[in-house]
Amino acid sequence: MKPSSSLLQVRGLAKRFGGLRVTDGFDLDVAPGEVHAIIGPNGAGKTTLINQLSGELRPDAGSIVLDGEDMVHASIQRRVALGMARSYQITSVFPDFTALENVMLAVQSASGRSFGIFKPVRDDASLVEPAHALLVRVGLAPVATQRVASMAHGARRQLELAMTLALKPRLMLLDEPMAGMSQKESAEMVELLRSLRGQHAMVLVEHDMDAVFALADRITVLVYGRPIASGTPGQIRNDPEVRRAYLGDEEEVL
Ligand SMILES: Nc1ncnc2c1ncn2[C@@H]1O[C@H](COP(=O)(O)OP(=O)(O)OP(=O)(O)O)[C@@H](O)[C@H]1O
Repeated sequence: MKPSSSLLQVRGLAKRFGGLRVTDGFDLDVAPGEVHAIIGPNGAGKTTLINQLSGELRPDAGSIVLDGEDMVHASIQRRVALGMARSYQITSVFPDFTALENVMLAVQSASGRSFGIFKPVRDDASLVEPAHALLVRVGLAPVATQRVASMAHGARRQLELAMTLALKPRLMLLDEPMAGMSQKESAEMVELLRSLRGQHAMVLVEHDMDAVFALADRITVLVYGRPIASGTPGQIRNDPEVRRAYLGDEEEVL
């Protein structure tokens, strides 16, 4: 097991939906700045796991500790305040606002002020600079004044990341950040996440194995809610049980 230097420690996490054990004795350690990927077949329980980490679902048993603080009983807002943020979803972005305005809203919400849909943020100069810096960071400065509705899918996902970074997370929860992306968009997102490596720890759920193996410091393989293996990409690639249970036994798979 990882030492107590872990930023995130999960122990014995369990969740059932009726008779189905979707999380079944799950342990996880994520060090500061580490990219930890969770992979597994469809229905293995990856999203359910992220939902429990983010606070959208309450586990039936087990502990989630972030930097010594119990998270199981913390609200979503408290988790965000302590540095654990799930990536914004496209559904929480305002399509009629520009990219810059959306990030300004996220900066405003991170500063503790209310998420200002009633008070227009457009005139708040103190939000412009940090929001613009975040757009630069994710490579969206050229489209800062473009309405989100007219942005490509990949650019929207970069925008979500900029909005998540506005929360200054120590740990980001990323649920399929490459989903629906073209190969080019996916490669750009990998580069972007790579540039954030070491600065923010990440729990990354992703089906794109090229992205996972390019990004992850460690990988945990989930099957029927249980971790069957955890290790470096090299260890996972060569783990016979992983190949049997998930990746198939073909040499080319990884
Ligand atoms: N709210 C729910 N009520 C009942 N069953 C659920 C609920 N949410 C998920 N499940 C079931 O739990 C299992 C795990 O689902 P989950 O979405 O966590 O898997 P996943 O690994 O993220 O899958 P995928 O890779 O397809 O996204 C599935 O069998 C799913 O049908």
